[in-house]
Amino acid sequence: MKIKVAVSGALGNMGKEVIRAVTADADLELVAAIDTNGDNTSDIGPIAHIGETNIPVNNDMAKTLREIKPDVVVDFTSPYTVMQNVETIMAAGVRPVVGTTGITEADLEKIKGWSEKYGVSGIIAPNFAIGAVLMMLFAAQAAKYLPDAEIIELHHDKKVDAPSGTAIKTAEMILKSRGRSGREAREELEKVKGARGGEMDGVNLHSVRLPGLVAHQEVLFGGIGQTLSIRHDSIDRTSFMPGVVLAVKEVMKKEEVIYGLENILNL
Ligand SMILES: NC(=O)C1=CN([C@@H]2O[C@H](COP(=O)(O)OP(=O)(O)OC[C@H]3O[C@@H](n4cnc5c(N)ncnc54)[C@H](OP(=O)(O)O)[C@@H]3O)[C@@H](O)[C@H]2O)C=CC1
Ligand SMILES: O=C(O)C1=N[C@H](C(=O)O)C[C@H](O)C1
Repeated sequence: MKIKVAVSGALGNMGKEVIRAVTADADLELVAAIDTNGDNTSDIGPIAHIGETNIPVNNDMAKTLREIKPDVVVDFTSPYTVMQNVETIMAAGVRPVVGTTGITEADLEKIKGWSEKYGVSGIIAPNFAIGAVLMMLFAAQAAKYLPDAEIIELHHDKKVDAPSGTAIKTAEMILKSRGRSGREAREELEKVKGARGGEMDGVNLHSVRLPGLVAHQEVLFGGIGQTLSIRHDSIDRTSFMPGVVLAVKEVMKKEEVIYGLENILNL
């Protein structure tokens, strides 16, 4: 039996890529495409450049889930609406695989509550690229020995949220592993507001937005007489697809909510 997959945010950059990845995988079956800009008629196939599928882009998620009953919904939509989507998906008894950013630790607790209430599992990952997951793990390891770190993330100019979900998760992982809090208090003269970026307990975060970029991040560590840079570049959105496909397959075997791709990889 193939896993029946619906894609939410189907008309977006990631949604179209997921449509292609799902239809290309022998174990998965694309059963629905959902997007707020859907007209309930146009076939997603030609839009995603895969020929006819006879699957329209629907704009009402709850109705689509009631009628189609997928096993999994992959959501790449908007940080503004992701929590509403996750509740709708779980309330319909469907498993969410969520790449959309903006999910906080408090949100995660809410999602775990819905998971128990509705009896469905879910996977949430701020970054589905294996290289980015390794960058975060290496950064957490380095922070044990080099606790002074700053993060520079660089993305395409259409990205709405800053810092990126990946940067926030990297900072959280660094903070957890470095074994001391804050930074030595020191007065700084910031001559242009924001020049030192945002800050999470002494880890500064800097966001660059430019056309031509896809998704990139550098984690910089400083020690006595030395620096260490750990960098990852997604040069194409196909970089996220093996992780998304793996999550769709793994969520079917789970009973709980999993946060982070590293928790389903055999590392
Ligand atoms: N975890 C990961 O590995 C990755 C995560 N992302 C994240 O995924 C998200 C989407 O990125 P991207 O594809 O570039 O964004 P896009 O803006 O290209 O696509 C999002 C699509 O979802 C639509 N949409 C917005 N709200 C809803 C909703 N409530 N229900 C259904 N559809 C909706 C948007 O419509 P409209 O334009 O009208 O808003 C748009 O068509 C972002 O949060 C991004 O950070 C991106 C890449 C990798
Ligand atoms: O918006 C994007 O493009 C991306 N968003 C995610 C994030 O905010 O970390 C993942 C990746 O960086 C691409």
